[in-house]
Amino acid sequence: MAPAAFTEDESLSTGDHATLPLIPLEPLLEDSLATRDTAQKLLSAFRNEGFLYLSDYSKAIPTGLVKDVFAQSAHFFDRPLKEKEALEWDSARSNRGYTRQGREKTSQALTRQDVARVRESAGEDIKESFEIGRENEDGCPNHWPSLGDDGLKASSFQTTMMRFFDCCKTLHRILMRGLAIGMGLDETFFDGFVRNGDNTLRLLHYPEVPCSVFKDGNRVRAGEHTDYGSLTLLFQDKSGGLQVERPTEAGGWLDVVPISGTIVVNAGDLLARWSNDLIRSTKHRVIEPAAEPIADSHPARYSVAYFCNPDFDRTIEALPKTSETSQGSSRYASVNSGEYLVQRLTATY
Ligand SMILES: O=C(O)CCC(=O)C(=O)O
Ligand SMILES: [Fe+2]
Repeated sequence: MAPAAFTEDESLSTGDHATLPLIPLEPLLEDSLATRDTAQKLLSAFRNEGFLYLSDYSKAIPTGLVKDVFAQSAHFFDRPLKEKEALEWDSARSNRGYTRQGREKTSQALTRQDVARVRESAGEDIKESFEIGRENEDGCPNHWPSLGDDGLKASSFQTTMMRFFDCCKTLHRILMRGLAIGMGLDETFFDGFVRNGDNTLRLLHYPEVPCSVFKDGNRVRAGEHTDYGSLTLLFQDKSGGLQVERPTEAGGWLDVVPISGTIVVNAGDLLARWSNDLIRSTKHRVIEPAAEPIADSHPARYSVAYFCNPDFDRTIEALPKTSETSQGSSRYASVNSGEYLVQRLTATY
């Protein structure tokens, strides 16, 4: 089996596809003349679209490492179901391990009953996933795969994933600094919220699927949903199929076409809440790709999502400058970051 291809191997070519703002990372890495302007563009993108393409991300995450993550991911999902199920995702609190097709239904629903209703009408998502959290969290070990002769060397799997985890954690901090500058806050404002890295690295595999499956009009690879945390960093292969809700009154969906040399970044519900809805957490989904099928099937798709959260021991209350009145009143009650996440995950699985 060929390892999944990641979209970085050509020079950046946006073609006609730059339907979401394209923001360079470089000016956010160190103070330069362009820093403030880029930070403002970052904030505008989170306010207007909730989604953006980030270019030169490789300054924070080496492209070779991303390629390794995709290759290891493909090897992992290629393993027999029984072996993967031995590493089963076990609880919302831990949020680590393997989730077989059909177990999770991404949707906008907030309770188990509502999620069950969506599952019934729209069918299960056609995907499987593997979640990895930070190491050394009390009572929440990662479920690492064992050594195999299938190309997946367990030790390098773990090393690769944790190196990638740490790079993404750093990128989260850099982007939150950019957001602070864009909002006119002290640039270190969010630093105390992103120290522990209570984030989740999710490997995703959407298996090859016959086109006929999509014919009834309801089936999707991942149902429409918003993400739960602060930011999501999304790495996708070349398959396509990711869509975001258009930010206009008319609604409809916009294709997030994979663009070489970029990753996709979006804001999640907790950041929207934290900002008193100044920032948008935009609905998205993964559907049948636009590309021509091969022999009446769509090939497998691989993606990697890194879900960033404020540290789980932090209280989230309206950010300065986002309160609705001069007395500082806010739309939402303050909430503990970890409890919020567990509540959202509990409804989904
Ligand atoms: O696979 C993708 O492109 C999107 C995945 C996603 O939105 C999610 O897992 O929350
Ligand atoms: Fe998502």
